[in-house]
Amino acid sequence: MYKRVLLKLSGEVLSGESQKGFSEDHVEYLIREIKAVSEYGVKLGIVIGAGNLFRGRDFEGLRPTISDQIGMLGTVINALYLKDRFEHAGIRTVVVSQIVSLPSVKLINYDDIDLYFDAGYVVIFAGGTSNPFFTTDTGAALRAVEMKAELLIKGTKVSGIYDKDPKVYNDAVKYSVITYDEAIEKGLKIMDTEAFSICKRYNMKILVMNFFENNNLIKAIRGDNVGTLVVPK
Ligand SMILES: Nc1ncnc2c1ncn2[C@@H]1O[C@H](COP(=O)(O)OP(=O)(O)O)[C@@H](O)[C@H]1O
Ligand SMILES: O=c1ccn([C@@H]2O[C@H](COP(=O)(O)OP(=O)(O)O)[C@@H](O)[C@H]2O)c(=O)[nH]1
Repeated sequence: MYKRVLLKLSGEVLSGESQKGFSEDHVEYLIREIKAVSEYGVKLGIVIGAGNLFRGRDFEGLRPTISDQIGMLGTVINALYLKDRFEHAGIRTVVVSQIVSLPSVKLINYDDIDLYFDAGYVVIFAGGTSNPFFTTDTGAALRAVEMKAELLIKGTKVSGIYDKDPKVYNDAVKYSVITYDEAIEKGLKIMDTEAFSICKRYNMKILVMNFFENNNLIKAIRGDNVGTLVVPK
């Protein structure tokens, strides 16, 4: 069983695929999955995307430096939304970020992260990498290394990493295990090359799995390969 895990969730986990905003059904499902693992005493960090609100590329005509900042702010909105929903469900939660100063957001401080985990808090890292031109997948790779996670789980809407995009090609074949080098060389678009590279450099194991399959998260944390594992060799 993994004891220290960073979970990356796309914003669409909150809205449903290709939808915007927040879907009550999806949010309730997410809360159930997170509650089950937090009751196991797992030290859980979460990086949330903002695809349900804003992606930089949604804003035609805006400079990416600006539209990406709007996207990053979207991750803060999602993080605060989740904090309150989690706490209503009895999951103690802290939101940390480097990009905003707000009363309910704490500045990331490495020393404090262990204190939050030891006190039983789920830690939501908001703001991606804090830089335009990146994505929350890369943010997740950085935060996973920073929090000394044993595993980075990418919870998404496909069941793992395939040889080509399974939403486009019916005959796509899923990998059970793949190395960082293979994922980068084959240009598999499930995560950015930057995210794979950071994980490779720091030996951060990745599991890509379907977040919408009941109990997948708890199974993953118990050590089951419920999707595709990305490993050094
Ligand atoms: N080789 C691949 N294996 C699996 N999924 C892939 C691959 N190439 C592209 N994809 C696509 O990557 C997407 C993963 O998206 P995700 O990062 O969760 O959300 P977003 O689309 O919001 O960035 C899936 O919807 C899938 O269709
Ligand atoms: O380090 C980061 C992370 C995110 N973003 C912006 O925030 C948006 C939302 O993040 P992402 O697309 O990764 O969300 P997801 O697809 O996971 O919901 C991106 O489109 C970017 O515009 C950014 O500029 N830098």
